[in-house]
Parts: sequence; C-alpha cells; structure tokens
Amino acid sequence: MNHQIKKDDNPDLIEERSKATFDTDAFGAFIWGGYNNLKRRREIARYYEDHKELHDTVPIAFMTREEKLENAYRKASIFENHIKKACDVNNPEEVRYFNWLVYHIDGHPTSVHSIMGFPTIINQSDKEQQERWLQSGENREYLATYAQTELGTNIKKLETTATYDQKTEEFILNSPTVTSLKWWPGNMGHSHNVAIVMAQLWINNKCYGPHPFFVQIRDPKTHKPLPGITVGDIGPKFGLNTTDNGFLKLDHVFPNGTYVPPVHDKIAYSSMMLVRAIITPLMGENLCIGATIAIRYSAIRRQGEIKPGDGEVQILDYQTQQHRLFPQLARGIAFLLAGRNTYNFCNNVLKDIKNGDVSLLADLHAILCGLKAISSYQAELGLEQCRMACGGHGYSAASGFPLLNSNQFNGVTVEGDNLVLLLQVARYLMKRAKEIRYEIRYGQQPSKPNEIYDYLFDDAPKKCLIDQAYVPNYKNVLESFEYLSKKLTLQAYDKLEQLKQRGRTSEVAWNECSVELCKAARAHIRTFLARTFINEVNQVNGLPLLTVLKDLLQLYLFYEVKECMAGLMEDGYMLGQQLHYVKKNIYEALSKIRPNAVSIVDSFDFTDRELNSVLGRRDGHVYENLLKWAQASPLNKHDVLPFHHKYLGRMMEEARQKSRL
Ligand SMILES: CCCCCCCCCCCC(=O)SCCNC(=O)CCNC(=O)[C@H](O)C(C)(C)COP(=O)(O)OP(=O)(O)OC[C@H]1O[C@@H](n2cnc3c(N)ncnc32)[C@H](O)[C@@H]1OP(=O)(O)O
Ligand SMILES: Cc1cc2nc3c(=O)[nH]c(=O)nc-3n(C[C@H](O)[C@H](O)[C@H](O)COP(=O)(O)OP(=O)(O)OC[C@H]3O[C@@H](n4cnc5c(N)ncnc54)[C@H](O)[C@@H]3O)c2cc1C
Repeated sequence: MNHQIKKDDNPDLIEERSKATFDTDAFGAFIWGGYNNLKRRREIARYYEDHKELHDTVPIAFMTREEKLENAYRKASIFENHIKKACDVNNPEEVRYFNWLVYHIDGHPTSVHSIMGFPTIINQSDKEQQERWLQSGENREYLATYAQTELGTNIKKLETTATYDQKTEEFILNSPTVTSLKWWPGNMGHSHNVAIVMAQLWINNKCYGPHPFFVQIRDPKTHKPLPGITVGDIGPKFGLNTTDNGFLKLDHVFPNGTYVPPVHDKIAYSSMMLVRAIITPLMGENLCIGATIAIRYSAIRRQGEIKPGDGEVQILDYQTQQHRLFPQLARGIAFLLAGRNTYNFCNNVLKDIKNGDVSLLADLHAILCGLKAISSYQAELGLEQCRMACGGHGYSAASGFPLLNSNQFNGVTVEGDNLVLLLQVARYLMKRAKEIRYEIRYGQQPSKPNEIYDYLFDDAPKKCLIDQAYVPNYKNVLESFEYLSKKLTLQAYDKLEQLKQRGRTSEVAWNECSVELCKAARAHIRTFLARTFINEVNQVNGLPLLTVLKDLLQLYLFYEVKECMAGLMEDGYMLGQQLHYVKKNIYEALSKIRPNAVSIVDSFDFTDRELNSVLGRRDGHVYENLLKWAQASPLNKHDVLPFHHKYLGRMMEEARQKSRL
C-alpha cells in the first residue's frame, strides 16, 4: 500500500502509486531505522512547515551570494529558539534532519562549529579545557571553525607553527610563508570567531607534529579580526555558496594552554573520522533524492512510442531509462545502510578511545576512508545520470540538480581526496596481505577476527558459482567480490615486494603500484557494501517488503558484478556464459522494480522542501509549477529590463535608423 496517494495528484502518479506491492511505511521504517524514526521525521517536517519564519523568502537559486548569507544568518539567529521544540536535541539524527530542513544543502553559518569545531573540543580537550569551553560552545557563545588545510601543503607537512615559549609559558602561532595560510576552512571567512588551528607543535626545538590549538580569531564583541590575524572569504565556489570558506594568516598570535600528549598519535585526526562517518549516509541520501526527482519526473513525462499507435509512453518505461536510474536507487540504499552501520561503529570506537582503548582505530579508519571515497564518487556519477535522465528540464535550476550536484561535487574532495583515502585503505590491506603471505605461513597468529576482512583469510571457491537459478544466490555473488578483492590485494602486495627486491625504496615501489592498490581498495569496499546490504535484507520479516528489497538487492549485486567483470574474467574465474546470466539478472531486476519504482522513492518520505525540485514534486504537477517558478524569477519582475534601452534597445534603434537612411 502506498500511503502517499492523494486524489488531486497527477493521474500518472496516482496510477503508479496504486500498483505498489508493498507498504511504503514499512519500507520507510526500514530505511530510517524503525517506525518511530519515520514518525519523528514526519513530526519534525511538520514543525518546519508550520514555522514560516524558518523558510526561505525566495528560492535560493534567485538570490545573490550576499542575500544567501544574510538569509542563512537570519535563520541561524532564530534556530536555537526552535530546535528544542522541534527535536530531541540529544538525538543527532533528529538534529541533523532539522538542520537539513531549515538550511538545506548549500551550507550555513554555524555548520563547521557543529560538525567539526565543537566536536574537536568535546573529543580532544582535557578536563580543564572542557570546563572552560564546553558549555559556552554548546550555547554558541562562540563559534569554532576547523582550520587544518593550507594553501599549499599536506597535513603531515603543515607549515603553520605553534612554538612554546618557556619564559612566558605561551604558544606562539605563526604562518611563516604564503603557502602556510589556512585556506578553505568552512565559516572561517566571516561567521565564526574561533578557529581550531592545526599547527606543528615545537617545544625546545623539537617538533611533535600537527596538534589542534584553540585560537580566538575575532573579537567576541566587535567581531573584528584580532591583532595579528588576517582573515576573509575565499570567494565564490562550485557549490556551498552559502558557506563562507575562509583564509587565515596568523602573525605571532598567542593563545594560551598546556601540552598533554594524546593516547594515540592519530587522535588529532578523529574529527575527520567523524565527518567521514557522516558523509557516507549523506551520499546515500543525496543519491536517493536525485533518484526520487528523476523517477517521479520520468513517470509523468511522456515522450515517444514503444508500440506504434499505442500513444506516447511514460519515459520510465524505456529500459534505458530504468538502467540509468534504478542502479542509482540501489546504490543510494546501499550507502544509507552501510553509512548507518559505520556511523554506529565510529561512535563506539570514539567511546573506546576515551577509555584509552585504541584497538579498533585502524579498522575504523580504513573502512571510513574507503566508504567515503566510494560513496561520494558513485553518488556524483549517479546524480549526473539522474540529471541527464530529465532531459532539458534537468539543466534548469528548477529541477534541483544544479544545487544538488554542485554541492555533491565537494564530497569527493572534503575530508581527504578520494584517491588519497583509497591509498589509506590499501595500506591497511597490505598489512593483511603480509599476514597471509608470511606470518600465518610461519605459524604466527593473524590479526583478531573481524567481519570486515576475515574473507581475506578464507579461500573463496576457485570457480565463480553464479548460475541461472531463478532465485539468485546472493552468497555466490558475494564470494565473487571476495575472490576479486583478495586477488587484487595479493597481486598488489606481490608486485610491491618484487619492486622492493629489485631495489626500489618502499615509497617508490608504493607509487609504482598505486593504481593497482586503489583497485584493491575499491574491491574491498565493494565487498563490504554488498555484505552489509545482504545482511540488512536478511533481517527483514514480512514478505511484501522483503520481495521488493530483494529486487533492489538483485540489481545492486549484479550491476556491481558487471562493473568489475574485467577483473573477474581476466583469469578465467568467471566465464562468458556467467556474464550472460549476470546481465539477465540485471534486466529481470529492472522490470521487477519498474511497477514499484514510484512507490519505492515515495517510501523515502522526502518532503518537497528536501527535494527542492519542481520536477520531483510529490503531487506530480510539474508543468504548471515550472511556469510559476520561471515567472518568479527576478528577471521577470519587469516586462522591460531597466537597462534595456541603455544598450540593446539603443543598438536596435540605431540600426533601424541607419537602415532608414
Ligand atoms: C556533500 C558532502 C559534504 C558535506 C560535508 C561538508 C562539510 C565539509 C567539511 C570539510 C572539512 C574538511 O575538509 S577538514 C580537512 C580534512 N582534511 C583531510 O581530510 C586531509 C586528509 N588527509 C589525511 O587524513 C591524512 O593526510 C592521511 C590520513 C591521508 C595521511 O596521514 P599521514 O599522517 O600522512 O599518514 P600516513 O603516513 O599515510 O599514515 C600513518 C599511519 O596513520 C594511520 N592513520 C591516518 N589517519 C588515521 C586516523 N584518522 N585514525 C587512525 N589511524 C590513522 C594510517 O593508517 C597509517 O597507519 P600505518 O599504516 O602506518 O599503521
Ligand atoms: C567545500 C570544501 C570545504 C572544506 N572545508 C574545510 C574545512 O572546514 N577545514 C579544512 O581544514 N579544510 C577544508 N577543506 C579542504 C579539504 O579538506 C582539502 O581540499 C582536501 O583534503 C584535499 O586536499 P588538497 O586540496 O590540499 O588537495 P591536494 O592534497 O593538493 O591534492 C590534489 C590532488 O593531488 C593528488 N594527490 C595528492 N596527494 C596525493 C598522494 N599522497 N597520493 C596520490 N595522489 C595524491 C590527488 O589526485 C588530489 O586530488 C575544504 C575543501 C572544500 C572543497
């Protein structure tokens, strides 16, 4: 049953919705982690709808950058009055959802304080520092950005220095070169007044590596930059233009404090882990939003005929359209599920770290790096598919895609470039490969059992078992991913070792293998995503929901097999006939999903505010609203533009006069 049917909706959508073979609320509960969460989302969305002061005054596509910032500042100033009424503030998902509704996707002036600056203070300060800054940070008496990236350096080689002056017992923060300027930190340009500055700590001429420092950059009252601070906005960007990403130069600035060494030398990196954990489900959500817009639009758009004479069809009936869109839906769901799992894993590990236990830190770091890299890359490609699937209207800001996709583009870069992060996964895999090749063979214990990588120590069948069974065997597909991942891991490891034996240094050998190392990392993450999707579906009871989830899982798994078929076939593991079965499974899954497609996207329960798209409107009344949207454009405020006669009008008039002469 589809709970979204309303009698005044577009008839094509009513027809689609009436075909649902499952309960959309049951699907929604599966996606959002239970019926109560689904109910809470609806209550929060209703709260947002009922409070007009939290809405945008005009669509942000029509605003200048200054207007965007002012609009977001205005909302930030009243946000605190609302959040406690709208949400359980101790529930991060509720808070995130309310933020999303109020500010939407283009950033806002308190975001980096919430996701990076303040969490750094919570997780990386001692008791005395917490007494001083915790409550005031929570109250937003100050707003802290996270200033790590520099104009020209990587983090191990950061150039900003924090030198301890023994006489005055102070740290002196300094940007010694132009390349040491902090560049990019969100909200640093104008809105935040404190920066958590990552700087190389120097004590007694010894460097202790990058450490975070709490630095007041603007006067708390006047908000003017403090002496020694040069700060500003870095200018317009591809997306996130409601955020004032900034630059910062520190000229011998003196914050105060004492140095306490952390329990692990990578603790200073924990804020990045938290954001990576948030990014993966976010990528899933973005992709599901894109798929919702494109699928609903494809259900109301009629173009061309399939059977001549039968009339124009919904473009969703074209197999090519399904092949373009449904895999995005399946991938979006895979990222949401894996993201939710690893977010919980991340919070547990961060709790362990607080108690001095860092044993799972490396496992967590590798999986977060890999998921962030794969989900952001595939979501970017997938959203482009969604945009292209909407034809010309997909290119209009009215579709929502320009804002959605341009913001999505930062996902592959923020919190570490994707290739750099895949190489972190590869480092981790090479350690497992070393255990397989040497340590176990010589009687040493492998690392302790862990579902994330145990398969590397088992032997998957040497032959691919994918067959033409009517009910696909997911275990056979998972084993194919495991086989490929293990093969690529060991191949990269063996190549590394050979290069080293031929005299290359470890670093040079690493660089010469880095393309293959990234391939191994991708295969490992593909295996993780597939396993998580299978595990989650296996826990579902209730046949109608289970059936539609299995259709999506079938598409996901076989689509991913097809994506990596070269690696599976090159050594004869998978045969040509099996590739044929793979494709057959994909096409079958597309046609099974087709009648439920609109109901699946309805199940996500995205509001029109979240979709921000005339094409993806829940009621399907696209064309009349496209006209309304265009008429609201500031360009259409005047029948004749105020500068028309000054230029074009004059040009035409002069041309007319000339031709009369
Ligand atoms: C639309 C969506 C957007 C929505 C969101 C919008 C908000 C955007 C906010 C964006 C904010 C930012 O971008 S803030 C800035 C974020 N910046 C980054 O993420 C920089 C990315 N770079 C890094 O994290 C680092 O440079 C690395 C991890 C790539 C490399 O670090 P490194 O110190 O040079 O380490 P390296 O020699 O390679 O490795 C040393 C050892 O440390 C380990 N190691 C490294 N990191 C960690 C870690 N966190 N936890 C445990 N262990 C770690 C390695 O595994 C390795 O172990 P072993 O093998 O030796 O045992
Ligand atoms: C929208 C946005 C918001 C941001 N917000 C913040 C913030 O709040 N705080 C903050 O501190 N930073 C922030 N950043 C900075 C961001 O974290 C960095 O841009 C990101 O980590 C990549 O670093 P880089 O720009 O120095 O790229 P570089 O390190 O210069 O990488 C450029 C390219 O070189 C290649 N490359 C680099 N190193 C390697 C390697 N070791 N091996 C192989 N290839 C390599 C990769 O292809 C990479 O894409 C933000 C960036 C953006 C775009």
